[in-house]
Amino acid sequence: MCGIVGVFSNAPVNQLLYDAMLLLQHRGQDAAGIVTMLERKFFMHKAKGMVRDVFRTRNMRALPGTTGLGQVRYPTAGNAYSEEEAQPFYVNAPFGIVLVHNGNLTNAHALRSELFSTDHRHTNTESDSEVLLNVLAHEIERATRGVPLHIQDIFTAVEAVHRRLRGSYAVISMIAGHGLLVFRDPYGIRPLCLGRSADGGVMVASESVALEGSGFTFERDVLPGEAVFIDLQGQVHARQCAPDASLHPCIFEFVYLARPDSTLDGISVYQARLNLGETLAQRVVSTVPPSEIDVIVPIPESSRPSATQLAHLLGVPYREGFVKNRYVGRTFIMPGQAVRKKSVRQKLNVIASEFKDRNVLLVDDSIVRGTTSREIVQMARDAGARKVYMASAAPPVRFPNVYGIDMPTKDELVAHGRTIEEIRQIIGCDALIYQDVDAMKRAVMKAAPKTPGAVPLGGFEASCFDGVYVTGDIDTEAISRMNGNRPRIEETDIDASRLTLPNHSE
Ligand SMILES: O=P(O)(O)OC[C@H]1O[C@H](OP(=O)(O)OP(=O)(O)O)[C@H](O)[C@@H]1O
Ligand SMILES: NC(=O)CC[C@H](N)C(=O)O
Ligand SMILES: [Mg+2]
Repeated sequence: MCGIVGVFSNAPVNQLLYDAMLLLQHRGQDAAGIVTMLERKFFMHKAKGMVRDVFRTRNMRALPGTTGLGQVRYPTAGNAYSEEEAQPFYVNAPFGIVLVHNGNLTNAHALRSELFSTDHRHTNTESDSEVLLNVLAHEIERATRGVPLHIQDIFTAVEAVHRRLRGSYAVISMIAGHGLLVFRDPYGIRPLCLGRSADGGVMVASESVALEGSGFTFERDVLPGEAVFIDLQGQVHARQCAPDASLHPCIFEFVYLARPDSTLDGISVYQARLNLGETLAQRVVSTVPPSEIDVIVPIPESSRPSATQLAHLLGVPYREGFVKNRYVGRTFIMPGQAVRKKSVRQKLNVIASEFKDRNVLLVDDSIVRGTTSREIVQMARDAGARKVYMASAAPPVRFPNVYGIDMPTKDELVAHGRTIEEIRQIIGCDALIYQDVDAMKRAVMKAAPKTPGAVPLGGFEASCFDGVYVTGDIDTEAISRMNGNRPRIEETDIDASRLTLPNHSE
């Protein structure tokens, strides 16, 4: 996952983009970048780091223009520590195009050689997003019938792009002197929505929270396979560009990735998490009688809605037993296992009185590598807990994800090839309770809108739980090829500033 945003306005957009990216910071903490456009000229600034570290006043002043786009990156392909691979990406022909991408192409490898041998285009990084931009540029070139570019030609180009790309992609691009082009893969795996401001501005973003927090009113989600073009008068043109599009949003967005105050494809993330707590309650009672649980403690941050609902239904007190240091980022999306482990202890500290001589049920939204749960269970024991039970609002994560969540190696997953009892022993808890896959899907589905006109859900992209890959082109060979191109991390590369208080000075 990454966070992406694009905006057309009647006033300078640099601050708007910055603010929207802060609202999407939970989706990517490795790099950030903005491009603005003034007449035909692009202005870009991108670097490794969080938004508030990457953009200083002098950088903001150098981003003029009333149309622009930005991204916060969480790498899933290429080199996590290369500044070159921070987004946006730029190509000068045709017209000049910049692009930001959330997702992961599963055929980037084949496309890269095709681009070179057939399209005669050069890519200079390992990033799949650079490949995507070059495919788009090539198809726009082929579809173009002159200057200025016809909107119908842009849509023809997106049709061709859909035919060539596999995998997940929510894309915002900007064509110099023309406008913003936005599209979503035919399964709508990664989210993308559109809103407007009272003064005629248009914003597109990964999550509705970015629109609302920037003074825009949510209008609709971009449909799977659809392309939307926002011209320089702020007019919105749209066309369905994939013949068999069908909505299969990534279920992990609802479990962990997205902010709870966002609504994705009509589904409230918060409501989905409450529902997950409800179905989890049924599993808990069949394993541990509520009378044997003294207190329910969420593992901050993302598990809170599910834990609240679970405690309410079991009639057991809900207590905040861990306090989060808000200056440490999300540990799951940190590259490198050593830094993740260190961060769990730096991020969470116990309130010992909530654990002493009690039977505690810890609740997390998901257990992926098991790093968080193992540390937390030990911390609860060190604080004097009698029994430590652990519940996960999501089912075991058993399969690699190839659609933009960095869990591509099955060996990294604590649940891969292990029984629940084996996982319990590794985590070190007295009982381990997982949601089941169908219950999870039902719980999130239950939060889907019943309103007429809502886009029907074809299903969920839930491959990391059920091993079913919606794009149908994923086999063991494809997964190991992608592993070869997953973000490379040297522990010595770890950016220590991410574990400390950021410097707010100019
Ligand atoms: O099994 P693991 O590999 O440790 O991954 C799972 C943990 O990572 C996430 O928390 P994170 O700290 O990233 O973010 P949060 O504060 O939003 O919960 C998630 O909520 C789990 O707690
Ligand atoms: N998480 C994402 O959406 C990543 C986008 C792109 N695949 C990259 O690695 O930069
Ligand atoms: Mg967590």
